[in-house]
Amino acid sequence: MNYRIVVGCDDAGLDYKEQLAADLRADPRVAEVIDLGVHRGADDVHRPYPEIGLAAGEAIRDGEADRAVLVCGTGIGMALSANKVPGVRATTAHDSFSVERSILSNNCQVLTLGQRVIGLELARRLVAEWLGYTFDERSASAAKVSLISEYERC
Ligand SMILES: O=C[C@H](O)[C@H](O)COP(=O)(O)O
Repeated sequence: MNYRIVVGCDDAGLDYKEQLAADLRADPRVAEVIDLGVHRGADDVHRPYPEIGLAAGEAIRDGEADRAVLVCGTGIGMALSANKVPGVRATTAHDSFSVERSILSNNCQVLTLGQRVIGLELARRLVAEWLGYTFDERSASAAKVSLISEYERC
C-alpha cells in the first residue's frame, strides 16, 4: 500500500499518538509516518487540537499524505477541525464496523480517536484494521461521497 500517514494529537492524546505512530512505523503497509505533534517535553506540547487537526487536513489536501490518524480527548475536536479543510473527510470511529464503513462507505482519509474514550489496545486494533480497507471508486457509495465534493465546489 505504501501509505504516507500523518499522525497528530493534543496533550490529551499524546500517549496514544506515540504508540500508534510506533505501530504505524512498524507496519509494512506504511511507507512514511509524518508526525505533526504535539511532542512530549517539547514547546509544542500545549498546542490546541484545532491547530493540529487543521494542519493534518492541509497535509491531506496538499497531497503530502494519504491518510491521517489524530488523537485528542474524544476525537471530536480533531474531526471537526480536519473537516474544515475542503476535500477532507474526517470522522471519529471507536468500533470496528464504523472504522470499516468510514472507508468503504465514506472514503474518509482521516480517522480520529479519543484517548479518554477507548482503551489503548482497542485503538491500536482499530488503526490496524483501518489500514486494511480501501475505498472502491466503482462502488455504489462513490456517487454519494461525490455529492459532498460537489457541494464543496459550489
Ligand atoms: O475535542 C476536543 C478534545 O477532546 C480535547 O482533547 C479536549 O478539549 P477540552 O480541553 O476543551 O475539553
